[in-house]
Amino acid sequence: MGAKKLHHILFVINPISGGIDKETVISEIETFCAAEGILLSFFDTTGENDLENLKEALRQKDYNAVVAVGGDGTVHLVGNALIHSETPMGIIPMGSGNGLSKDVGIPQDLPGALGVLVNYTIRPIDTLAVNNYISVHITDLGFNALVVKLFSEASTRGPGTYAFVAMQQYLSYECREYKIETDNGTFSGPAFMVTITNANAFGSNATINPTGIIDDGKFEICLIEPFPKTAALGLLYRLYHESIGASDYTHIISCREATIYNPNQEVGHIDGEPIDLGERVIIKILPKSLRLLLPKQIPDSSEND
Ligand SMILES: Nc1ncnc2c1ncn2[C@@H]1O[C@H](COP(=O)(O)OP(=O)(O)OP(=O)(O)O)[C@@H](O)[C@H]1O
Repeated sequence: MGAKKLHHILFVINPISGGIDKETVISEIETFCAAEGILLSFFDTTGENDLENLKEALRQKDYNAVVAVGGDGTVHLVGNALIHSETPMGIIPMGSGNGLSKDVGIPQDLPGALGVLVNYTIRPIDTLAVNNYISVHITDLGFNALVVKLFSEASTRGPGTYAFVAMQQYLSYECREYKIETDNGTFSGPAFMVTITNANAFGSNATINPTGIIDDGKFEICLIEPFPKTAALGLLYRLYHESIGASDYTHIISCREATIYNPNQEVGHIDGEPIDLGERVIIKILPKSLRLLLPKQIPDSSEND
């Protein structure tokens, strides 16, 4: 049986994401929707009060789907607006990294991503409550979060800038102390980075959580412990060959809830947005709390409308 038609879609456009001009993208979306007989509306992000404004727009009108046209920050915004609702989220990847869309198999090209809107399956995924925030993909404390923060303040974007900032910080980075309590184990000691996710990989394709399943009711805390400089290349190799879990310097805890004590108030990020998470970070899984529009051929436990 075919998927039920999405009659009216709201496209949330981030005009600056990925450094991509959205004019052509918008006109391709318009052409596609006209050809498919889909009514469309747009919501442009401004970078100010976007979540409140988007929630208000969703209160004003019912849409069959809301599609994030941007990077992970835009996906985070739309995901937060739709959490626990019946309305599914689509993604047209237009950021620098596009982590969640890659993790769930959404085509990275515009025609492919648009095609999902007419040939879809709906898969409810787990998300995470992190203190007062919702994380739809990856939250970090430590080295990577520091790089994300400095990258967000840099005057240029793109993978080159990210790599440059990472290399600069790596040479002087001092691991911080953490204490972690979960329903499935504890950890205490220094760590280079602490990644909290139920997905698999960063937008850079570095697989930090190779065995994570996005809808199994659990999330993972992936720790990279202090390592000698001579081990750095090996760790990098493992990140890009889905074998980080086998490293002597990693520790992965799979759990449903956790408290991370972060006495140095090391910087964090949620879905690529730098954030101060304070000295105590409380994390809980929110099972099947966000419905995603995915390409129909992916075999999973999904449902068709
Ligand atoms: N009109 C705007 N002007 C300036 N900043 C904006 C505007 N709209 C959204 N933003 C900011 O854009 C950021 C989100 O960008 P997004 O993550 O989608 O793209 P990206 O950073 O290029 O991609 P990725 O996260 O995949 O690397 C948020 O910090 C948000 O506040």
